[in-house]
Amino acid sequence: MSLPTLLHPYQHLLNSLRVPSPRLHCILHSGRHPVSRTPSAPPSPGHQRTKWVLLSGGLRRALCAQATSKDHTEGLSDKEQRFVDKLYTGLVRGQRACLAEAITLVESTHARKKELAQVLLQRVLAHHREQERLNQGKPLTFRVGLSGPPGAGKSTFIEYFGKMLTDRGHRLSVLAVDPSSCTSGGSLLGDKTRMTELSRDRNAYIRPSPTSGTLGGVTRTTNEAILLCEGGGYDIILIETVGVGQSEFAVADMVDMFVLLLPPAGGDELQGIKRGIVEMADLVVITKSDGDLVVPACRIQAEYVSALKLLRRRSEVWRPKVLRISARTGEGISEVWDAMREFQDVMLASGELTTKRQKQQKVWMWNLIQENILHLFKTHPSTREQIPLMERKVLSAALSPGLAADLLLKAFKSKH
Ligand SMILES: Nc1nc2c(ncn2[C@@H]2O[C@H](COP(=O)(O)OP(=O)(O)OP(=O)(O)O)[C@@H](O)[C@H]2O)c(=O)[nH]1
Repeated sequence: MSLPTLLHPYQHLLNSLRVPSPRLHCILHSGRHPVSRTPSAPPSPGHQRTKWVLLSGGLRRALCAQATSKDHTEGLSDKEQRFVDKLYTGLVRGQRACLAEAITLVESTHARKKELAQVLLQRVLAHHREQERLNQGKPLTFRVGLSGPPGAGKSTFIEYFGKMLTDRGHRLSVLAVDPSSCTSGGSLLGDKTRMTELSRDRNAYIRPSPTSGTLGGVTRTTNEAILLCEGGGYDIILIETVGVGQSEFAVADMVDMFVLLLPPAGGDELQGIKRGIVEMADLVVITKSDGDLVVPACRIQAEYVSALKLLRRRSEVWRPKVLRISARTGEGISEVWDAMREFQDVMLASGELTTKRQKQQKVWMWNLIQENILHLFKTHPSTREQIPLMERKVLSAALSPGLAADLLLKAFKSKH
């Protein structure tokens, strides 16, 4: 069954996810003439040979995988075509300015720019697939999530660690996901001058998270920024997040390995760290293990070694390790890299890494669908004004949450 036929029952949903420009919303090509489909129009036999070219909304990326990169260039004006070409060519040649501009494009909330970003991403993905094919199907990049409470020593570690990697010939990208930017409008990770040495290194690219938007939005753009950095030839991608919110859970879903950095502090100071985060860690690194802090660092290391033994194993082939480091003396940092490489090797050899990346793609697709559908539900004319009313009724116990949800969903469905 062709993709358009398969999707016909969902056409109303796709239409609801429409961006302002109808021409770009969902263009089905039949022969040489673009034909926009409406929800009521059943698929005609002529549509069996149709190709999906551009879609807006959460399903676009998955669907676009069905089309060739040439398809994605159709529907663009000449100027837009030149713009995407320029970014793509500069990006794959490793030009930092193009990478920066491309990430700005995926961060844009402007509907048309979002469309262009997806066209660019598809081209970058196709390029990346080809590179991986030439590498016998093995991933060319290593994605590491790095989390820890404020003051754990993350930026000091990344500065030292990053320099070590670029000295060894790697190209490193550091992307920050900052949950505080979503609530306060300020960026905890981005505002400070951090990693000054590394930011001057030609083989390193540091990008703070955007300073506005929802966590879902910020993590989405981070996910897409990872793909762009990889397309730009960066082989190690570090995604940094402050370990006090939900962002690390999102980050764990986009990386190969999740590393937790903890300072040699007492239980009270580490209370902000959620148990769930420790469970996600493939590697725990106790920082600042120098001078007077060596003794508490060893104690915390022993505690975490015992604690991790009690946790359910998440991998058949990898047991999380606990290491001590000092970014002042450099002690243990080389060992952190050795542990990361060992992780990558065993996970690749067992096939777990490939499976993990595949699962992440699926999780990501569903995240986007959920996000889009929820947005549609909250902003739809049939529910928009009813929602605050229903919330008040639930708060005053005039309605049960179940009944309120049923009524809202009924109103929503009746208009589709
Ligand atoms: N003794 C010692 N101090 C360190 C070490 N690494 C970092 N520090 C100090 O710890 C403090 C916090 O370090 P940062 O690297 O800024 O920590 P961070 O986790 O990036 O902090 P946020 O940006 O607030 O999330 C600074 O005063 C550093 O000088 C270390 O290896 N040894």
